[in-house]
Amino acid sequence: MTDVITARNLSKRYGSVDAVSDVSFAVAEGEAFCLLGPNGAGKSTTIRMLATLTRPDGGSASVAGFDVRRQQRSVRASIGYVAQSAGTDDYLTGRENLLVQAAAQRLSRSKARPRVAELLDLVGLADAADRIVRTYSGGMRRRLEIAMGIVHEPRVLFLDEPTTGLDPEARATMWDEFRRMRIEQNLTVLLTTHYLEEADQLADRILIVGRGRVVASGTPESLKAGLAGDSVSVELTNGPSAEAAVGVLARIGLAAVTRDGAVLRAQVERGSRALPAILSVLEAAGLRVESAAVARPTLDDVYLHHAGRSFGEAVSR
Ligand SMILES: Nc1ncnc2c1ncn2[C@@H]1O[C@H](COP(=O)(O)OP(=O)(O)OP(=O)(O)O)[C@@H](O)[C@H]1O
Repeated sequence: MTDVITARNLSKRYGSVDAVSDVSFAVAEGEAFCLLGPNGAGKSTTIRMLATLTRPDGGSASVAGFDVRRQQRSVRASIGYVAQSAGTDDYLTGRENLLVQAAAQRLSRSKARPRVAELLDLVGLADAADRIVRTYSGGMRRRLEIAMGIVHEPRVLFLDEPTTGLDPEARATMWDEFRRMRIEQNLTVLLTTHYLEEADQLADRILIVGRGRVVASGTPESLKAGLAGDSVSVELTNGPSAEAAVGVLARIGLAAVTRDGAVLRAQVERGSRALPAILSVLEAAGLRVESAAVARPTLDDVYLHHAGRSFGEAVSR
């Protein structure tokens, strides 16, 4: 399979901040590839370098066979780029916004009308097509922005945090539209997100980034399978006692215990076997447990394992 996007040792520095350091990856034709990481991880900077909007300080990259430094115009003609806050005209209808975008992309009028109708259908906005955008919900706006990004039938679509700020229902609708769009438009997609669930749902492969560097990469399944055993979490009735609990658990051989407020988490070989022992040792130490759970590892555990802190901690940093 041909690679449509390649990045080799991409780097970008802002003052003393290494926004992106030595990031390398390749995305195959038709793949949905996700850059997953907390705020400030370097996701937007990476996508902006690939979209020719920011010049790399080091490394190289190509998109659709064109070099992002030397063939910017050809790269731009091959991509759709939907930024975190892409622009729609609030006082035009959805259809009019798309027609304006089609004109900007130099589509002839005879091609623009049917293409716009097709896109409105594709992103589930056919019924709202002739309402002004000011009356749209956040999710409808975002879907319109995505339709605007692909009006010229690009080979590659860059989506920077497509569902940030949307409520869970709108996010789920967006995921459905996204899947349909990929299949119908045969797109290669590079998306960024800080939602673990979104990466899990949408991506064929994931690159986990933190502080500008690659933390781990693989399919969602392989990343999770890379962590043997189960994830056990225990919530204590009061937060400060969690610190003491880490020491207590060390005594029964649980070394890599992490703490997030009153919640402790650990990777164990068999959750069902480890949990009773964990509960009894905590009880013996006078620490009261509010709730406990055993689960298969999630992408959060993958992040924790590789980055040494929980995704939640990193996002709210
Ligand atoms: N134009 C800029 N000038 C100075 N620093 C910048 C600039 N753009 C990004 N940075 C810094 O580079 C780092 C990476 O930022 P970037 O926006 O790429 O991260 P991100 O993973 O996309 O985060 P978010 O999810 O918040 O958008 C951050 O520390 C940020 O403050």
